[in-house]
Amino acid sequence: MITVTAAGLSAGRGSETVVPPQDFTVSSGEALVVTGKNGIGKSTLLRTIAGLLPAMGGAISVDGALTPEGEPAEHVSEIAHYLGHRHAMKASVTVRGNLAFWQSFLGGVRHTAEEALEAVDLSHVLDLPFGYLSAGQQRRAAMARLLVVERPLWILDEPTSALDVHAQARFAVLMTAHRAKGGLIIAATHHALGLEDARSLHLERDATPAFHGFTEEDLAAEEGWS
Ligand SMILES: Nc1ncnc2c1ncn2[C@@H]1O[C@H](COP(=O)(O)OP(=O)(O)OP(=O)(O)O)[C@@H](O)[C@H]1O
Repeated sequence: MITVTAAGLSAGRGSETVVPPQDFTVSSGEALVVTGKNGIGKSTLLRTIAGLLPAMGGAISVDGALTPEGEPAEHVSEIAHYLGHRHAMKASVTVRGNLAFWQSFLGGVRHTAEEALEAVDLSHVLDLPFGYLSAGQQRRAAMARLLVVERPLWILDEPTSALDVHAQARFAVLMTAHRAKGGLIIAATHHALGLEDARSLHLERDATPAFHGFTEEDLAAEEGWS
């Protein structure tokens, strides 16, 4: 059982604290959905969880996970995929070449680029430069990054932006399968992601943070998901 724990974790930019102290845990098979208005600090918090920004206070820790080298993981960054607003793929390099880079950079258990692109319904673009893809195709190719290397924690910042309804549903299936294998998901979103039984962390300005605020079901009702 892997558990990621935030204890009084606050996040910010430069010297300014944007997100006040947060406490939450996410364990194997669970998902945490971070919601809140534009500019409230969802991306800032996710980048801090991923280790891309220093915490302004408190700590984020991981228990029960192994690094790709088989050592006990001490940092979230050792066990996580981070999918941010930017795709982290080079425009002039083929999709296959980009995925090969991430396989060698991250290491660990790998799967073929062909299998990963099939899973996101994008097999036909494998040998095209990433920059030739449409916005939605680029997003799906970036999602294939989650599949070419196994990492237990997926940190996802608005993962379904630019995706059509079919691709959103397909990604929901991939997230469900990841959780069923014991994976963990922390996602920021303005839209329902199709995550069942997800817990919610709703960020608010100048207020006590409301863990278990909106649920995925509330978002689904707004969006017409069924
Ligand atoms: N690179 C940066 N440097 C300085 N400040 C930043 C940077 N990126 C974001 N901020 C500031 O941090 C605050 C939180 O931004 P953040 O992107 O985390 O919000 P968000 O909740 O993810 O917003 P959205 O829903 O619009 O994506 C904002 O006030 C923003 O101006």
